[in-house]
Amino acid sequence: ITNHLPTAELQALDAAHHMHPFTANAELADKGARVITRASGITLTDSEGNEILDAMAGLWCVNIGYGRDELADVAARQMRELPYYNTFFMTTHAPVIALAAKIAELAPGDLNHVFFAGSGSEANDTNIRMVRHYWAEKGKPTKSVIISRNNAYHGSSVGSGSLGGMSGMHAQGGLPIPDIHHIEQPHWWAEGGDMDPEEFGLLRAQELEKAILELGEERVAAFIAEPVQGAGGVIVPPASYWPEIQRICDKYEILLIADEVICGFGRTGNWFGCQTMGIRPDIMTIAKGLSSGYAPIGGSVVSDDVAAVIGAGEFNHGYTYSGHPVAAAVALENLRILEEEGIVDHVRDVAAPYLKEKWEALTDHPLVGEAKIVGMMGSIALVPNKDSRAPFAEAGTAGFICRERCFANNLVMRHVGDRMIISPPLVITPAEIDMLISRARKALDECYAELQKRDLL
Ligand SMILES: Cc1ncc(COP(=O)(O)O)c(CNc2cccc(C(=O)O)c2)c1O
Repeated sequence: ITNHLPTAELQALDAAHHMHPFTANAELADKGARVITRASGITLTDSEGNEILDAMAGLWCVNIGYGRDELADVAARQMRELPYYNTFFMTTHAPVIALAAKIAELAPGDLNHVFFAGSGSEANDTNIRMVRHYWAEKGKPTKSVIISRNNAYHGSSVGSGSLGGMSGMHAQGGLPIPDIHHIEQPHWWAEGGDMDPEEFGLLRAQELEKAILELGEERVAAFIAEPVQGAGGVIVPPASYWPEIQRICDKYEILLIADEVICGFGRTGNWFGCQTMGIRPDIMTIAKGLSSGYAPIGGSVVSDDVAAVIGAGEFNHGYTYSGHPVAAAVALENLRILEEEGIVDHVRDVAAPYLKEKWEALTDHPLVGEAKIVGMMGSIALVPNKDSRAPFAEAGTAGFICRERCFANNLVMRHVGDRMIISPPLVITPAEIDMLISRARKALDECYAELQKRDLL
């Protein structure tokens, strides 16, 4: 089976044998999946030869863009030298040492230690066990509750899916696991009512203090949050939110976990989202941009204090592929490119300011109520009526139509309900941003016409 088979044959085999994530597979089998065959820069090519502008960087992850052969070369070399060995039982190898040291150098503050995993979900599972073990080692075993937010996304394993706050996921498979507590999210557009955004941000942050007092400080181990919520719809918290969260974390003895799976490695205009939001985490979850998606790898970046407590005895946790040598070598090459080509500076000084200007101008479209963006992750809220923030009667239909119109215009944007999302490769140029915006505008116009035709406006 190769890319050269006719599309229909590939689709039939895919439908017969491949279960897709987060998909109604029977429905997809009828339609046939889109076969992506190649990619270069910010552009995908599908089996029908369509050249598609990937404004989602795969799944928020291809930060350096597609087609960087340097990573393939490094992977091949490492595979020949040492394709695999584990880091259990007192062994290690150069790629994982070099990667851990490089991450420690790039990470802020005293986040100098890395526990590796194969994905962001696995890294957040590590975090659940690590923070609970940390407090047990400090003689406070009742501190086992982790507080998270509704509509957060932290992964799809049993533990990380429980940390997340997505009701549709919790409804399948009996989530959340015990001792995970969710508070309301800082989503002013959908939930702020008539409140001033800054007042709303404080109120939602104080939900954390309320939860700690309700549960009892002796029960609470940690708080986990994305600096900017990604899969929940690129929800940018009011400026008042994070300083208040940090104050509360400092006031009570709870650890702060910043989930940087999306926000990390340049996405928000700094190396990490916690730097953009001005917070000091004890642990950062990383994956995605760590390798630009070229190889599966994730991890937990851990402070000196937490690492010292965990390291005092044996921490009975780990994965076969923790620190996989090929994935580590690829990730290191990815970080070398990010650093040596000044891609984070390109985001801060060129791409993000230009994208912000063009993205926020979309509010001149009749369908667009709100446009928010931090660095290279942005969202717009599609609304039936520009004057109110009232949602569509049929939630998600406008978003779905708009996503279809994007594909029809050779553009990938994600939809979360009736919010449209972008998270393009960080290497995107102003000229490519103009292409992105013009295709997005066309898709919005066609979506608007379709909604009018269906009398949904
Ligand atoms: C903040 C955050 N934390 C953890 C994970 C889990 O990482 P893994 O997938 O590597 O286990 C994620 C992943 N984020 C993610 C994954 C898949 C789809 C989408 C989407 O927006 O459609 C988002 C994420 O966005």
